Amino acid sequence: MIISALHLYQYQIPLDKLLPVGSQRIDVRRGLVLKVEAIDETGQVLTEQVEIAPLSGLDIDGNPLHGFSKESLTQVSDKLESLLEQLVQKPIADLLDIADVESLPSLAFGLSLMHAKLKGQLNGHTISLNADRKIIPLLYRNSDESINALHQRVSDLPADVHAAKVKVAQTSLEEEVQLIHQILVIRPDLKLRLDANRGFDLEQAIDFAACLPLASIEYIEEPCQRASDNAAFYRAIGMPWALDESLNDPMFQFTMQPGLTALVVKPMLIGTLEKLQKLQAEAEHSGVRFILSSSLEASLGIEALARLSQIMTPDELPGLDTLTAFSYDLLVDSGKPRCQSWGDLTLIKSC
Ligand SMILES: O=C(O)CCC(=O)c1ccccc1C(=O)O
Ligand SMILES: [Mg+2]
Repeated sequence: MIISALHLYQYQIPLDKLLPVGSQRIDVRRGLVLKVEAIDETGQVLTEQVEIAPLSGLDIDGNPLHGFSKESLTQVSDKLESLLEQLVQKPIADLLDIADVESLPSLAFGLSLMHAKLKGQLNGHTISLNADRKIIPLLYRNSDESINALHQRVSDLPADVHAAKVKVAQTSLEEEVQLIHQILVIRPDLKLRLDANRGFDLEQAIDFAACLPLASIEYIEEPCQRASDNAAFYRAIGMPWALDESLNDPMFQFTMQPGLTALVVKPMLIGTLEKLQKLQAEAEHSGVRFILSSSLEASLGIEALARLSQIMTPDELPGLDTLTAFSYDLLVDSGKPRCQSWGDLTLIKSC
């Protein structure tokens, strides 16, 4: 299959409600869409598109986001612009060759995903992003929101939802312990995935976890400021924990540790599908769950993650509820009132 044309676009989508990025908040999401046309052996033209959206940029206060993508959107966009010319009239295998040596994780992921899509490797998994999909709802409180509004959201969860993710280490220990107990009063059947985003020191993490019903907690993501304290946290309290931010370190090497129960994996921050598969094999070899999660992609990127998770982790539910906050969809309809189409995007380059 030969690449006949490439187009690079930028999108920008305001959010209906703020989305958390660790302890920071964003109110708009920007990213790139790469569209590739390729001609197969029978002369047929195939078109595929991927979203490439590093999780960087500015929060609502104008401060740079920290802890997630190290590359900026401009960096990715500039690099892609120069790659387009290099790829035109080349076999699609070149996408993989470039992805394999690409140092920017979001770009490596995008190129490798594009290759998989053109090869049809994501086909046959008809994903509905509409109402009936199973999700792990993301529960957090906006600063301007009453606690009752959050309670209402918990009451409104469909009966067949049995797990939810709750942001913690955001306000005070007392308030958050109370919140978790209240969630469980409303829905005692829920198993909670807590996410501390490294917001506690070891002592705070232990004090917090000691006040919670262990049996209702699936795990807590990144409980400690220093990831090296997580094993001590587990020894003290017996609460399983998961890694998220730690995986973004380019030097990260998987090693089994006491209490480590899951990797919460954001493909946009990791790199190629091959790198993801290698990490998955290492984790699962040690009995550690591998759970795909969004990096706040729009509907085009979320659809790809939903397909990937069906293929890679059919027994796990991915964390994709962040799409709820988007005011409209991007090229793929998830049931929002509006869906941006090609004409709504800014064309950066075509060749
Ligand atoms: O994992 C999920 O359910 C949703 C994704 C999510 O929480 C997230 C999204 C972007 C950046 C950080 C995080 C996080 O896990 O803290
Ligand atoms: Mg997390």
